[in-house]
Amino acid sequence: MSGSDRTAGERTTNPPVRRPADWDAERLRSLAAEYGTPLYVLDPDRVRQNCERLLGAFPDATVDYAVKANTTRTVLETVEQAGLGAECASAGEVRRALDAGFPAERVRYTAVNPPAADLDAVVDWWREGGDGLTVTVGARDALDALAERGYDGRLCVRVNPGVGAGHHEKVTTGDAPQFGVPFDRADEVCTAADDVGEFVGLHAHVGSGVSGEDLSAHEVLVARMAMLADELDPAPEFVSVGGGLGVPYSRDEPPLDLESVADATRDAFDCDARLAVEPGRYVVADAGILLTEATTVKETEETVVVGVDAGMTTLLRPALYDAYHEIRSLSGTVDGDDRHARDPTLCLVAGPVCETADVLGEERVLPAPERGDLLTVGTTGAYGYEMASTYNSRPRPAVVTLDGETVARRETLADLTRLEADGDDDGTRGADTRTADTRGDDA
Ligand SMILES: Cc1ncc(COP(=O)(O)O)c(C=O)c1O
Ligand SMILES: N[C@@H](CCCC[NH3+])C(=O)O
Repeated sequence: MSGSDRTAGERTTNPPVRRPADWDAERLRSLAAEYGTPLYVLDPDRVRQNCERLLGAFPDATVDYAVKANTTRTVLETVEQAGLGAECASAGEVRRALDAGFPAERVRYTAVNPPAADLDAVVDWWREGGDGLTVTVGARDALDALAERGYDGRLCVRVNPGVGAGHHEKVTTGDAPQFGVPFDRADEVCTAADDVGEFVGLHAHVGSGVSGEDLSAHEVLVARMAMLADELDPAPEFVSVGGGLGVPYSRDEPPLDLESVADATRDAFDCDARLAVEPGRYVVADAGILLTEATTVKETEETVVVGVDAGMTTLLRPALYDAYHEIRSLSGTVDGDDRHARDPTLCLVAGPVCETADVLGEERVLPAPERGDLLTVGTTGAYGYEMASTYNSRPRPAVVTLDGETVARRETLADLTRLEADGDDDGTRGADTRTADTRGDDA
């Protein structure tokens, strides 16, 4: 069913959230045995269900996926087939979206302080047949830079809504000055956009990981943008009110009531333009789980330290935002199963990187840990693999689907030195957005 076949408020049958305990433990054990750890496991069916739930909750809106949450080809193809559009933060994301099959008409490039190479590439692709593509500018300069390149296509203007929200101050973007044109200059930049090309949309984004309990900033943003849309001439076709829908990371957090959020959004959206939303996390977060093995177990005065083979280079969120991810043991239980019953033990779960920040979880109660235990780190489909790095020369992990198909192969030690000088300096000067790099076929 496509979004437009639904009526507002129609309930979908998908469970509102997949908890870490809902994953099939046997299946995860066998994937870890086959592919090794650390390993991200992704369930495309869950991505599909999340897309369907969004389309059901926002039947009259355009729903775009914020590609940055997880750019793997498997996720992009699943989201494209579900009928969502793609909101892209860079030329690389635009390339990935086009390669995954998104028609240009469903691709929006949000140019935040855009590097020249990104604009060069996107304008080239637009000229080569992607004329349905929309570029969002958040500054007058970006508009001028597009005009200098001969761009006269669809333009959306990102406005700073003056209100922000999010799970952490580092992702509370709505009131940060680097995002969007100031509200009181929006009119002027929209007029300029219509001189350069075709002004089609307004955009604003409150921040990421907004809980259902505090939608006030989101509602203010929606109302402000609707008011602005009604005042503009020419009027925008659409207004994207951004992403930011939060998901529960701990057992205590309730799932977001998506229908209530949609109702609140519609109520505040009092204008003639088409509503657009662009969630990232909501689409993929609970469709992913991380598997890691305990490599060392050490008793200290304060706690039992469980050293694991995944760390801040595998999953950055705990180190960067103090983010909570549920950690479970698949090797022992604290009750129920006699074969694996072990004493509940207070643990610190730490990774293999030489930084105090390399902690995946503090004060976690696990069945008394043993070397070789398999642990899961929950709700890691969004901003997990995507933010992985090779710091400490740790190759990035593999990603597989629940069915055992490779989404991304494990990086090797040879991959780590692949880009270092070997007498051939092609690609060193300036930035390069060759598509071969995106597809990985120039290795
Ligand atoms: C412009 C924009 N749109 C959408 C998103 C998606 O946010 P989320 O993953 O919280 O839905 C982000 C990230 O916060 C963003 O910066
Ligand atoms: N990377 C952030 C979300 C930021 C979204 C980008 N605007 C997180 O893991 O929560």
